[in-house]
Amino acid sequence: MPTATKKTASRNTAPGKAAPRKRPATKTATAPAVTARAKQSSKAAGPKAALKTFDADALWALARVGAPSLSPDGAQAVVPVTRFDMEKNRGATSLWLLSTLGGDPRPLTSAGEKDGQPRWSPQGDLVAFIARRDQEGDKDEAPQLYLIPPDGGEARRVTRMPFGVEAFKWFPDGKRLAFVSWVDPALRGQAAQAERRKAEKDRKDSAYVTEEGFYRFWDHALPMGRVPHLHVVDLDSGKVRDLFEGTDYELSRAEPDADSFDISPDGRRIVFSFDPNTPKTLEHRNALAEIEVRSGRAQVLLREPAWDFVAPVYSHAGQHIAFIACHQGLKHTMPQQLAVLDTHGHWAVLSEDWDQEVAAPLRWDEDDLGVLFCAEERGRRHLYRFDVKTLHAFPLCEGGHVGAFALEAGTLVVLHDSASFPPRLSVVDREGDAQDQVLHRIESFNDAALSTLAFGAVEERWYEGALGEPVQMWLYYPPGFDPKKKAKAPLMHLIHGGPHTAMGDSWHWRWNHQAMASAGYVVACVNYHGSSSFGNRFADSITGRWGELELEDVERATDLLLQQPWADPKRVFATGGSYGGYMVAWMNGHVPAGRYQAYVCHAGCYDWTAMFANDAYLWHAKELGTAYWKDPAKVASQSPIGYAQHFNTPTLVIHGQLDYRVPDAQGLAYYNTLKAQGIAARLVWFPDENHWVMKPRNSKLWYGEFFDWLKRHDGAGAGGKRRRG
Ligand SMILES: CSCC[C@H](NC=O)C(=O)N[C@@H](C)C(=O)N[C@@H](CO)C(=O)O
Repeated sequence: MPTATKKTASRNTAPGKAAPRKRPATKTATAPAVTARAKQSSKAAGPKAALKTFDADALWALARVGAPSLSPDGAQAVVPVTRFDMEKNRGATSLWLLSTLGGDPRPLTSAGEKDGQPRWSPQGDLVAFIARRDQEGDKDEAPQLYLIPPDGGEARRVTRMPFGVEAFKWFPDGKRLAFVSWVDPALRGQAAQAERRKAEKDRKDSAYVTEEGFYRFWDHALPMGRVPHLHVVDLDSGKVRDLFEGTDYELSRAEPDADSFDISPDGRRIVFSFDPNTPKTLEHRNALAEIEVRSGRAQVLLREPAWDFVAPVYSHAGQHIAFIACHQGLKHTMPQQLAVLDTHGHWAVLSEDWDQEVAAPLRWDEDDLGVLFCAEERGRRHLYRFDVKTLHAFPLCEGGHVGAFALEAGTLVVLHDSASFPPRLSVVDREGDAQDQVLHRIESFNDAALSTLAFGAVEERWYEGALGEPVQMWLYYPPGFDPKKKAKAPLMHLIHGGPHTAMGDSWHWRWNHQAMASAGYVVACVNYHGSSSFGNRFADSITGRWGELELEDVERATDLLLQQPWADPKRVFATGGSYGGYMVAWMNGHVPAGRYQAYVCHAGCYDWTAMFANDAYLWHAKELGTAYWKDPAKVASQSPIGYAQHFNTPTLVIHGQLDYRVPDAQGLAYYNTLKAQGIAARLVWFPDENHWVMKPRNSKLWYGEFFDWLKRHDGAGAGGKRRRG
């Protein structure tokens, strides 16, 4: 059992010290030993076949494997697999069954449908999933819950929720499901919700009217007057109960998922994370509550105004709840930590001395003595087991990048990727040390395609950055790159967003490093000051002085790379998205003309005052160190718009109209400013994309525009000159 001592907000002490863990190798991107248990036909290219260039078409032709769910005996995994059709400009997700012991994969649902979030029943007799289907003329207007036996047959619809289903979990008895649906909290019963749905549909006006502080998220307006409630459906009768009906409880309005609640092992209680404040904002700190399923009685388990509590999960014995705690009242950049609550209401942060961020979901190990989760470490993401007695974090699977995992009956499956391969599924051999870890592949959906493509080398480098501190950079080389060749290579910075994220040895479906390197660029990804995965001090170091240290880190990397004999000083570029777009706009106002031949600014933040129109507007002030009405000069001094008179470099500006995180007015203002000053600029504006470009044809166009722009400015002349558009 974990040691859980009484916790107070003022004294943040854990019951012990986290033991130091072994460091992974850091010089080059290394892969664990891999064996193949998959028995798919792998039509690998013959040894003499010429490898093809990895471009946007090749990227979109790859299968996208999603998070696995394991059968209770651990023998099979069910996974969603999405394939896109560039011609038709759309994707289709179907479910596949994979043996964890070796064997052929089997399609469980047929392609053409969007079948997602599969979860195996605790008894192993059914797989539940969420889909929007048209079955024999009965068409879902919103996604619903479906059941299918793993040995095949027709999928059966189990809900007809007027406003659809977002996420779900099985009750241990396998007879009920708990799920999330957005409902009008003032109404009672499903019939009333259905009426409300009809009224919404029949509405002739279109205005969004609100007094809420949190009313839009990412790319959509939150439903007017509806909130996410937890429901239970009985599979035999189809009867649905809204567990929050008549209460003020609701789940997070920011895309509530299955990590926001958990069902106790005896099926009697559900713990959930909720925002206790009114009105809601994206920046509020969540509390934990528990509801008794039969009576519907709920009580707050844990609420501390200075802390944010999310992602609760019961131990197998039901005596403890592991959750993620973040001491935001102390500092807004505080890491997410592992915490445990016991039945007496005592709680403790267990990972306090571990300078890494714990990511949801959490999963108790089978002995209830450890908790499994993923966490970033220096540009990589590993799966850890955190021992709740010794407070030691042990890596079970080192990335690359571990994106998801599932554990049943001693079988541990990971969804993992690296800079050189997209997400794939493997069984982790838990015997021995992670250093010598052995992974057994259980599918090979992309192996045939990958074997025909040329990929370049990936290198991790460290150098002295701002403040004289070590900074990590990843270099992605073009396929066949030979540093000794006479021909010089162009250099391209690909600057990550956040700012508190990191780039590293991972696959990226939108900004694919390999696709960029395949176009001939040496791609540099600097994990500048402020990046996640290097400890809290590093992440927090840029607070109140955005732009400053990050620029120095990027510039020092450029200096270093330009010293390489292969680097072409006439073909140096910087590109970035989101906060990375902010960085290239910042560079345009701070770096002398001619240093970089061109920039690409995707969804870049340009003006932190106008950014108050975004969906996370309360977050900026914490990062910038002030609000614009308190200290306008300080906010302006951290905004590229404040340096517009110094802009000098040709820029491709890309933005999506559905981007509520960085509203498109940011990109348009930047583009207009460049144009007004006669600086070469081009605008690519998508009316139907959000912060990211998600549609195959738009993505292909994006890559085309991106490379065309760099080519047009690749040094054959005006380096150093201000270019007229
Ligand atoms: C994880 S760091 C903070 C995320 C931040 N939250 C609120 O605004 C954010 O969304 N920042 C964007 C400006 C951004 O840079 N987003 C990046 C990475 O999260 C992106 O690629 O979308």
